[in-house]
Amino acid sequence: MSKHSRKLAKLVDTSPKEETAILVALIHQNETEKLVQDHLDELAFLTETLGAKAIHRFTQRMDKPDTRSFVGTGKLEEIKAYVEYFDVDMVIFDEDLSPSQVKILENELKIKVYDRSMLILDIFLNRAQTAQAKTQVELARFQYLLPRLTRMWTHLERQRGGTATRGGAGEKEIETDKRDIRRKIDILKDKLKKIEKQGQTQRKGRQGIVRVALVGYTNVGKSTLMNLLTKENILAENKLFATVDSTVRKVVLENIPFLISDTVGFIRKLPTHLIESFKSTLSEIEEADLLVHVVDIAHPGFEDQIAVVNQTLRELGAGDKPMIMVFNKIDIAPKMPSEEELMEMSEFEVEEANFIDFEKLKVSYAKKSAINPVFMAAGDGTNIDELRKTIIEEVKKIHKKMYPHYLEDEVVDFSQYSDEE
Ligand SMILES: Nc1nc2c(ncn2[C@@H]2O[C@H](COP(=O)(O)OP(=O)(O)OP(=O)(O)O)[C@@H](O)[C@H]2O)c(=O)[nH]1
Ligand SMILES: [Mg+2]
Repeated sequence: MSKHSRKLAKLVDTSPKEETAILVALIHQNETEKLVQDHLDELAFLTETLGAKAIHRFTQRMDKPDTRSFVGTGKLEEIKAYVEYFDVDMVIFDEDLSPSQVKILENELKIKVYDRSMLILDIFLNRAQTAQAKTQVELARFQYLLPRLTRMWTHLERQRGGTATRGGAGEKEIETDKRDIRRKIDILKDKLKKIEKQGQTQRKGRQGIVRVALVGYTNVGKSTLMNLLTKENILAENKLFATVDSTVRKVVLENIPFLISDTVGFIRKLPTHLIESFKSTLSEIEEADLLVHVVDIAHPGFEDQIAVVNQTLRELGAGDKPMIMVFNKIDIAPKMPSEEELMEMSEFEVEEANFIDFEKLKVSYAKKSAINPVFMAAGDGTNIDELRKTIIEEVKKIHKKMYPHYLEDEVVDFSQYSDEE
């Protein structure tokens, strides 16, 4: 089909069309093509979560991005030709762009230019449910957008706000919008302070009870596990950042009550503005006594994901908390076959399959921590009892530190009851 007839077909087709995107990444000095493709898989998943379809990828081996146009001139020409020929709607870069790079790229390509942070911020904006999460995301997004406000963004923002201007906005409009955004940032900050105050009072009421937080990379199964542990119905789906708001529930196991919270998942290069304004939501993690670190063991990059989560926890000042490692999704993980089965396979097959040796992993994590890791499937409940047992053991330890006489008190209580009978 020629470009002209494709455009015509688009005009005739009135069904809502999924927006198309192309992805761009650099391959840095000590990175392999494979690693960058894995990162682009994640970027494609993020793109899908935003509601667009990634139709092509461009990579360029380059150690540092070009200060003007991120990629080199030749590559930019290549991208431009592709964008025009296939009438692409947006281009998404796997790193953050400087305000001037956004401007130059937008002028050259004449389509929406997203960088990694902006993409994540927009996903969060779509997903936030509570007033607090919404305010937090809006604030982070405006702060990020302010220096990057271009004609295109001004236009899009006005559409979002219901005051669409025709075509791109002029420099004057950009200035007006910048002023508007600064004002909005101040209002949002105030609003957030008020909401946070309410949250603090709420959290004060929770003092003196053991608090457990589910943490982990996005899409590993935290909400599924939360539902399983509390028999709640929290949205769990195969999308990145299904959960942006934190949920806290009370659980009682073996007579000991504790709180468990499900919070936003982490991701590589989480925008700093987002971490900043999500500090209060993330305080569920900061204030937790025990962390349950959920890992999607079926994900080929699960080890990198563990490292990202641990790093983010350190940044939040929660790097030293007791932690239960939960290797989730064992039902779909490529488990190491028996020796006989291995003998039957070719070297190539073994290499391709990337088998995971659960036993080896168990031993290595048992060495790293005083708490044994749990291998389970939150999806069908496999080994949930083992996790419950591990959680309650750890909760009991913490509870005992909080209330050294708790059990003795209980005995007194029981004797009182028996007296009444
Ligand atoms: N096969 C399999 N799928 C699972 C398992 N646990 C969760 N899932 C699926 O993994 C996807 C993500 O699950 P969620 O519970 O939403 O993950 P999350 O960690 O809360 O994700 P975010 O809130 O987006 O960070 C969903 O499609 C779940 O059905 C499991 O044990 N096995
Ligand atoms: Mg979730």
